[in-house]
Amino acid sequence: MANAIPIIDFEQCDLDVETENLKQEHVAQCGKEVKEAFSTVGFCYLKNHGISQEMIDRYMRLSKEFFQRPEDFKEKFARGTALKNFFGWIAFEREKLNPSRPGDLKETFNYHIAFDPDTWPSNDYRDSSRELFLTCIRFTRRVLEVLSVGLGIPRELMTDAHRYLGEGSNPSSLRSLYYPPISEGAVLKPGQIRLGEHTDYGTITLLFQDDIGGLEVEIPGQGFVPAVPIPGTVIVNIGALMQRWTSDKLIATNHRVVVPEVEFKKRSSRQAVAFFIHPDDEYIVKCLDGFDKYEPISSMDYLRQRFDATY
Ligand SMILES: O=C(O)CCC(=O)C(=O)O
Ligand SMILES: [Fe+2]
Repeated sequence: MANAIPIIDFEQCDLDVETENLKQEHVAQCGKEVKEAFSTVGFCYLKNHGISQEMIDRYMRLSKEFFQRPEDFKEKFARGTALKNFFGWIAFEREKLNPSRPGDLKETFNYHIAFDPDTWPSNDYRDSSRELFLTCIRFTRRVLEVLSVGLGIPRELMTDAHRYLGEGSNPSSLRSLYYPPISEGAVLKPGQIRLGEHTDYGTITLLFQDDIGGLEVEIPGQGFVPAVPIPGTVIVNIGALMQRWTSDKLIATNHRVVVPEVEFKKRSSRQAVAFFIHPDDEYIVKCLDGFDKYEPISSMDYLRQRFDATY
């Protein structure tokens, strides 16, 4: 089926348009389209977003250089397991996003600009991580503003809840994902896939993927459908806390990454970059419609609950 996941043209609201120059009618139009996508599918592609493709490509290239280093080098950058541990490497098969499956066939590298260490795998990787993180923050603000208008709530409500993006009191962070090639003789464990089924925890996620494919999204009534790579787009999806905030009006859809059937894709590595967005730690997420279908909860407590259930 063609385009089960909507592709929305964001040009009139892209990053090159300064906030003060945004036209109300354009924000309203983009807002309407993203709200529709997020309430039916929970995912959309945004094209003409204004984030430099070169910046994304450079970050992916430098990430890949790291992932291809020997284990003992990567081990020096291993991430701790505490809740507020935002920096570093997580090894192959270490995480299972769906706990009923074997370990995911992936490695990741995580980053938060407020917890920037002295030692990096390379200075270029550091600079590129910083640059992309800051750009993702700007784009996040734009998406939240447009979405607020789409939802018919005050335009600043959601950006105010994410006021401290990039500071220590907001846990939004960047993750580089690397899915190594699956070699011909490799024996996978039963049920093992590149990334198990899950919903994201936070409010929204920005996702950039390379051209290999394998991401699938579980659309209500349609089962898992491929989110095929579309060059020049960013995928935006709803997380569980946004679903709660909107009393289930916007939906956090299950998604996963499967092993491609096409031989050469299986033998290729795959890369993706996710920017996971959460409100500020102390922000109280209370159902926007005022009916308290779910109890108010702070962003931090919600994250802690989900974290404890996973680790
Ligand atoms: O690799 C991908 O395309 C998806 C990554 C993802 O869903 C996640 O890290 O939460
Ligand atoms: Fe995800």
